[in-house]
Amino acid sequence: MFAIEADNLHRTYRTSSGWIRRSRRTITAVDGVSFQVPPGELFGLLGPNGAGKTTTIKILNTLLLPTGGTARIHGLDVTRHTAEVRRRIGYVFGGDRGLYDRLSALDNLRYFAELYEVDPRVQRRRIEELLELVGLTGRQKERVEGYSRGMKQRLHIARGLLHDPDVIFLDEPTLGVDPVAARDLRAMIAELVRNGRTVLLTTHYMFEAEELCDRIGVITSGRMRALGTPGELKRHAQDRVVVEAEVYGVDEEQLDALRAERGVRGVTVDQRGMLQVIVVQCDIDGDAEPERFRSFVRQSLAHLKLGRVEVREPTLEDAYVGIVTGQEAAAPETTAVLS
Ligand SMILES: Nc1ncnc2c1ncn2[C@@H]1O[C@H](COP(=O)(O)OP(=O)(O)OP(=O)(O)O)[C@@H](O)[C@H]1O
Repeated sequence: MFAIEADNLHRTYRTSSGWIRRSRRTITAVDGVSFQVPPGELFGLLGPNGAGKTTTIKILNTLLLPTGGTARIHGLDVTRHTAEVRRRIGYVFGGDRGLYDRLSALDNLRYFAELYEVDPRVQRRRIEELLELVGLTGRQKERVEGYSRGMKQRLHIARGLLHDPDVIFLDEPTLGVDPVAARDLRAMIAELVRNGRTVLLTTHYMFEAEELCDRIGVITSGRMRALGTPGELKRHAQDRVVVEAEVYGVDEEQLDALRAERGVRGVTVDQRGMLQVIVVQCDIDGDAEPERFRSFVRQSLAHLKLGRVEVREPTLEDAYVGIVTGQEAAAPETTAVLS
């Protein structure tokens, strides 16, 4: 039996805008999403802003009803067995909501333990264990308003684990957390899985997904576009090389000229202050090809101030960018990528 199952989930929202002439619109946030997560797996749900990840998670968490399809947690239907499902899941959404700033971490945990009806006989020990697990022992009597973002995030996780759920949903757990604290959080998430829990994680950080996830699903516009291990998703880009160029002052017209070259699959730009890092994904079908693409990029940008121009192997991030920008539709191999 799977720990998490989504079967052709749909969810639409109706919105209205305007005062005098109200216009109504229907937004399809989730448009037929299916996937299964076996117990003990760490599954990553990736996708650009507005792709439908949070909506999917809220349905799985019983916080939102689907407008179509079904979802189950350990075989229990989320719309029919809501109370039982809630006992078995923990939802950590992070950010500033969900904790009482004026209370200490300890009082927050006591309060939520009551709310989640944690057996009073085990409450005290459970809270101590959780404070230890998330590294807040010794700071538990301080008010949460004085906590750093990383500490709050760890407290969120402790709160989500109070009722000892075996399926945990983590929505962008390291958002806004400094690199060292984020590394601690990742270690903690890996520990949860080692202890037998099932985790569904959303993140916008590719290295985080690659480091942590057993499998990854990529959602865009409410649909699952790709699903596989990080290696499978990366292999999807293996018929490709990437030319990365550092340049100043490149414009759209010049980028379009790069895009028009035979064998160029996609061009993206990462603006870093004044510097632009151009990533050109190229199809290869021979040994000489990587060099040809490098010379081509170098020549095309020669009239600009140019830094290093390098050929490298595609990363998970390159594969991801290819998937979300739709360049994968024509790709021949489809084991990991659904079109
Ligand atoms: N309550 C709502 N009312 C109307 N539209 C909504 C509502 N919640 C979400 N949406 C819309 O549904 C779509 C999917 O949103 P969702 O929050 O699920 O995306 P997401 O993948 O979690 O994005 P992000 O990475 O930004 O968190 C978006 O177009 C969003 O604007």
